[in-house]
Order: sequence, then C-alpha cells, then structure tokens
Amino acid sequence: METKQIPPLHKLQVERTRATINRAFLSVHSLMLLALLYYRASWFFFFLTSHSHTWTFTLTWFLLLTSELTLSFIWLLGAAYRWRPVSRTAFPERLSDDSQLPGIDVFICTADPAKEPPLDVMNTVVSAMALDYPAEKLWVYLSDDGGADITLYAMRKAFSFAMVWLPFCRKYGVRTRSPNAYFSKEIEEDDGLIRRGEFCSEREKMKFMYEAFKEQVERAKEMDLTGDDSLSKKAKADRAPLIEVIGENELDMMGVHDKMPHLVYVRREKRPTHPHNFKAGALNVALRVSSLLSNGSHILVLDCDMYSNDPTSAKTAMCFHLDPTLSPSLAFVQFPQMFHNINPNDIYCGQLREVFKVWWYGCDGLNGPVLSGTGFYIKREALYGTAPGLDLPKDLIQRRQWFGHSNELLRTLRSDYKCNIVENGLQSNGLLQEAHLLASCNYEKGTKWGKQVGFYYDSVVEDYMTGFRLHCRGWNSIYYDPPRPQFLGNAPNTLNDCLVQFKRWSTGLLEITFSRYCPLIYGIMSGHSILHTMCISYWAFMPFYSIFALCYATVPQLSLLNGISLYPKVSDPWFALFATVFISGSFQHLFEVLHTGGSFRTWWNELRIWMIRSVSSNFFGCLEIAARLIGVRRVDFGLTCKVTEEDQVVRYAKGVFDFQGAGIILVPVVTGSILNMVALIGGVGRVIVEGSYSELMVQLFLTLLITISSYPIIEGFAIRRDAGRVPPLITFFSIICTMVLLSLGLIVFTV
Ligand SMILES: O=c1ccn([C@@H]2O[C@H](COP(=O)(O)OP(=O)(O)O[C@H]3O[C@H](CO)[C@@H](O)[C@H](O)[C@H]3O)[C@@H](O)[C@H]2O)c(=O)[nH]1
Ligand SMILES: [Mn+2]
Repeated sequence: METKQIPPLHKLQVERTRATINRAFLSVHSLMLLALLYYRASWFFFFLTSHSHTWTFTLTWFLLLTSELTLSFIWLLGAAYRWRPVSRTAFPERLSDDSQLPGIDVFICTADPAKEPPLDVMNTVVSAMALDYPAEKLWVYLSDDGGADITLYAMRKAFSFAMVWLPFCRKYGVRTRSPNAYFSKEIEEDDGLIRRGEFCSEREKMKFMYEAFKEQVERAKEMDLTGDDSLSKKAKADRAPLIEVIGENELDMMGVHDKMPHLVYVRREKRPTHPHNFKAGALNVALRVSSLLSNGSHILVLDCDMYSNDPTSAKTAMCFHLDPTLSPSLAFVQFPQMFHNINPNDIYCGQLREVFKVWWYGCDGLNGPVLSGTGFYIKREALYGTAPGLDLPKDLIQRRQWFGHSNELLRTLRSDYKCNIVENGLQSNGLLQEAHLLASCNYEKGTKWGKQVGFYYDSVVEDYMTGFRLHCRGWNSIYYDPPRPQFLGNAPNTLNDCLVQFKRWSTGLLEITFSRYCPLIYGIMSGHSILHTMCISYWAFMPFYSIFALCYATVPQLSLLNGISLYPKVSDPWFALFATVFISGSFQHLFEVLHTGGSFRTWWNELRIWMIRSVSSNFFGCLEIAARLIGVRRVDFGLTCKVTEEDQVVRYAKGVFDFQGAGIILVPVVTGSILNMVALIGGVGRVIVEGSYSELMVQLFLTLLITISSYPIIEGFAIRRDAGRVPPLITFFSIICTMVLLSLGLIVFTV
C-alpha cells in the first residue's frame, strides 16, 4: 500500500563551502598565532633571565605577552562559531491542521513607563495578540515591573483597540501588525494586492481609531507624569501584587471568546527588602501565573520594545517544535534580534551583525544558540528543571521543594498542559487569588525557582545563563533567521546607552565566569561537546578583550614616545609574521562582513566600536565584578532607555557620534584617543630625528590606526560645540589621565 508522504516542515543546509574555507583559515591562522606567541614568550623569558636588561623590558614584554595570549585565547574560542555554519528554511504553510497546535503563552516584560513609553509597549502587546495562531490557544501576559497604573489603563484601551484591529488584520492579511509600525509606512508591501476601495476606507477608519487610542494613552500619561513622583518610585519598589485578566467581561458579553486571545496584566509584589531579580524574576512570576491560567505548553518571550513584525512566527516556530525527530530534546527556537531604528550608517553597530549573522548560525550547526533574551519560543517543560525525557519528581514533598507550596500550581505540572480556566470564569474558582499568591515575594523562598526551575537568577544576563544551563542539561535549541524579520526592537542610539548596555552584559557574563558555572569548566564537566562549549564560553571571556585593548592602546604608544621598540624590525622575518596575522585577521573579518550583507563601512565601524567597547564597557564590567567579588557593591540591571530626544535622533540619523549623557565610562576612550594622538605626533618626530623607522614601524602603524579610528572622538572633544560633544568634565578627566600615563611612561622607560 502506498503511504502518503508528508512534506517536511523544515530544511537544514550545512554550508560546506564556507565551513571548508573557515577551517582552512582557522588552521593557518592558529599556526601563525602560535609562532607569534612563541616569539613573544621566548623574548620575555630572555629578558626575565638575562641581567643585561632593565626590568622595564621584562614588564612591557610581559604586558604584551599577556594581552596577546588573552586575545588569542578568545579568538580560539570564537573559532568554534566558524566550524559548521548551517542555514534553515521552515514551511509554516504546510502546518494545515490548527487543532494540533499547542497553546502558546506570550510574556512581554516592561519595567519603567518613563524609559519604556506605554504606547510602544502596547504596540508590542497588540502585535503579539495579532499573531497568526488560533486565538483560543494564545494568551498574552504583560509583566509590569514598573507597577504603573498608566500601563494597566493603557492595556485596557489596547484590548478594546485590538478588538477591531485584529479582525482588520486578519481580513486583509496585514503582515505588520504593530499598528504604529503599520501606519508609519505609506504602503505595506502586500497592500498593492488588496487595494480595493473597501480596504482603503477601512484602513482610514482603523487609522482614526488608532489615533484615538494613542491620544487616550498619551493624555493619561501626561496626567500621570504631573502626579506625585514619589508615588511612582514607590510603585516600582514597594507594592502589592496585582493580576487582572483584561476585557473578560466584554468578551463574555459579545460571546466572541474564540476570536480574541486572552490578555493578562501581571504586577508582581515588590518589597525593598526582597531581591526581585530583575527580568528573570519577572519572567518566573509570569511562568507561575500563566501555569495557573492558561498553562500553554510553549512560551514566547518578548521585550516590551520587540514587536512582532510577522504574524507567522508562532507557526514557524512550531515547524521545529512539532517535528517528532527534533522535538524530544528541543528546548527553544530563537529568532534573531533585529531593530527598526537602525540607521544605514549604524555607527554603534547596534544591529549586532556578528551575533545574529555569524555566531548563531555557527552555534546552530552544533547544538544551537543560547537564549537571546527576546524572540524565542521555548517549551514550558524545559523550564521546569529536568533533562529532556525525564519526569519531574514523583514525590509531593520534593515537588514542593522545587515549585513551592501552591497545590494549584503543582496540579498544573502534567505533561498534557491544559488550560485551567473553566467555563464559569476566573473569579469563581479562586484562581486569581492563587495567582496573586504566586506573584508574591515570599513564594520562592526555599524553592528551586531561579536556581533550577525557570529563568536563572545568578546573572543579569539571565538569557545567556538560562540558555547555557538548558544546554548543559541536555536540551538543544534552534536558530532560525527567515528573510522577513519576525520581531523588531529598539536599539540604543546614543553612545552612552550602547556602552551602558554592553557594560551590563559584561558584568553579567563575568558573574557567570567567576561562579561555579564558569561555562568552560561546567560545560565540559556536564559532558557537553567541546566545540559548543567553546562557542558558549566565548561570551564568558569576551569582557577580557579589555585586557588586550587597554594594553595595546597604551603600552606600544608610551614605548614609541620613549623610543623603545617592542616589535620586530621591518627587515626581520618575524615582522612579516606580525603583518600577516594582522592582514589575514582583518581580511577574514571583512570577508565575513561582506558575506553577511555588510559593507566596507560596516567593517570599519565594527572595528572602531569593538575598540571603544573593549576599553570602556568591558573594562568597567571587569571593575564592577571585582567590586562585587570583594563585596563592595551589587550589580544592577541598568535599563536601556527607549526614548531619545529629538536632537539625539537627528544626530544619530546623520551618523554623528552622540556623547551626551556619557559619564566616567567614556574616560578610557577619550584618554586613549588623546594618548594615541600625542604618541603619533611624538613618534613621527622621533622617527624623523632618529631615523629609527624600521624598529618603530609596527608601533607607528598601530598608533596611526587607533588615531584615525578615534577621529569622531577627537572631533567630539576638540572641535564640536553642540550638545552631543564629549562633556567637558570628561575631557578634563581624560587629559589628567593622559598626563598621568605619560609621566608613568617617562618614569618607567627612563629609570
Ligand atoms: O527589572 C527589570 C529589568 C528589565 N526588565 C525588562 O527586560 C527587558 C530588557 O531590558 P532592556 O533595558 O531593554 O535591556 P537590553 O539590553 O535591551 O536587553 C538585552 O539584554 C537583556 C539581558 O541583559 C535581555 O534580557 C534582553 O532580552 C536583551 O534584549 C525589557 O523589556 C525590560 O522591561 C524587566 O522586566 N525587569
Ligand atoms: Mn532592549
């Protein structure tokens, strides 16, 4: 008998040519690096043991050796990303039977109505409600860590708006379902196909309704802002829990429950005496509350600024989750983070090209990427603390130790994940009351929440930590980067915001590096593949780029000023080695940038921002973690601001660096620029006078490269007078730091 062939839901392609080229490059480059380290180390030991040289040589060569070793080590870890890149295609249109689709709970997090405008948050909420998925299986939860009444108010309004917006989108096949994004485009790509008279008038009507909704929210916000500021601070730090299912009565009255997804507002309890564990804490509350109400077997997590840009993402993710060969060990499907506000210049490299166009493709060819905070569909089961295929503890006492004492919650722990809402509504069965208990501060006490169950608390990069631990437990993940961005967010567009964001990541990553979960050790100990462990560990060691960058931005320059050569002469064969390593490394980067749709300018911008981040964000991350390790301070989340002033937007659009608001984090950057500029002038003078160009060639080149790439910074403190220039106080501090460094150089090299 002939069996009907079911077409596959997705396809995997290993990029063999790229893998071969990468591997060849990696082998040659590693050999060259080894030789270079040999050169450095042998001279270092020579200086160390010979008595004819001063300790200055030993010290400088030690610094260079350390920084080159660090760089090579991080490079080697990153090499694993290039080992087996793959790409995927999914065919959501082949999922014909809606009845087989599992329930999805969407968690959206917001934390501060001042930094995250409620209207934008509501756009994300509405776009999530408008996912192309059976409405009765879709529940959207908004976790409001700001505890703001304005957010709750805006949500009620958003629900009413969604009642007209969703039918409109469905009827006309609108793909951009965040109303703000939709109406700010003149024509949607697909509009052309359906431009009938009726559509046009409906669109106008919708636009009018959106404007009315927008005005309601903005007016309420204005009223809220003129209110008592201390109240909003209190709401953030000290308040009771509040959970509300929005629009329940309206739906009851209209009898249209099957047409609209549910929308739930979740405000967890916060007390100043209780650590709230930032986003991970918020997500775990959402996890518990949702288990009680909808108990969807899959969860989509979104940051409040990450709207859904393509309604098909849910079904696309299901192409992987429902594949019986993948499913048993598949924890999550990660979509790339993409941004709607990136300017073509992208001076801050906010699109994170390397992560989402190179690294995650490489990870996907191994066991899959770690979580990227937002835009992933994860299995609820994977978050409940077991390895794939293993059951939860049978014993009730043990279950309580894991999940807490709520019997209602324990009852939801079953493999068939069923929605808990019974026909006669929410209030009657006390579920909401129980939900409030689950959102209270004390609930997690003595349980495994944040340690083994749910999202992990040990780090402010909860996404990385959780993803990594899931992998260690045997779960896999998938990365899918379809042609149309599934989600679009808001990238920070001032230098300060970018640096602060990276500093948080550095600190968070180092929290893990210095814990007992150090990925390199813990990964290998838990039997994880070496290559994948290397990919994951790359992040954990990335903050140490600062060691290399700080050293390379100062030591060769100070030596240059004092006429001391640290690299081989031009005529020395070892010179060729240094030059080749530099050139081949740069070419590989350039090749990758061009291959992933970037340009020459992208390449240059990435090089520059890497230098900037390394000496500032990574360095301060290291300092902060050192302070934490000795118990001086606690790590904070440092929310990125999603509102930018108009002149800042203009500067960003023009591709002009914006230093406004930057604090001490900028000092190493400015100091580095001044020092390199001074060293370049002094170095050129010395070479002309002494003719020592051959010995100092590498140092001159390095100083020139840094000075050229620092041009926007030099311009920022020396030439510009607008509000976006380097704050004068920072310039002042940096000049002092430069002078200290110069004097130090003088002392070290002349004594
Ligand atoms: O106490 C907190 C702090 C933050 N958030 C939310 O977390 C999300 C991310 O915060 P944001 O300030 O936008 O940080 P980003 O640096 O843009 O976030 C990146 O890095 C985070 C980890 O540091 C990840 O969680 C994010 O998904 C990832 O996009 C936002 O929706 C916030 O509302 C909370 O819910 N509670
Ligand atoms: Mn963000």
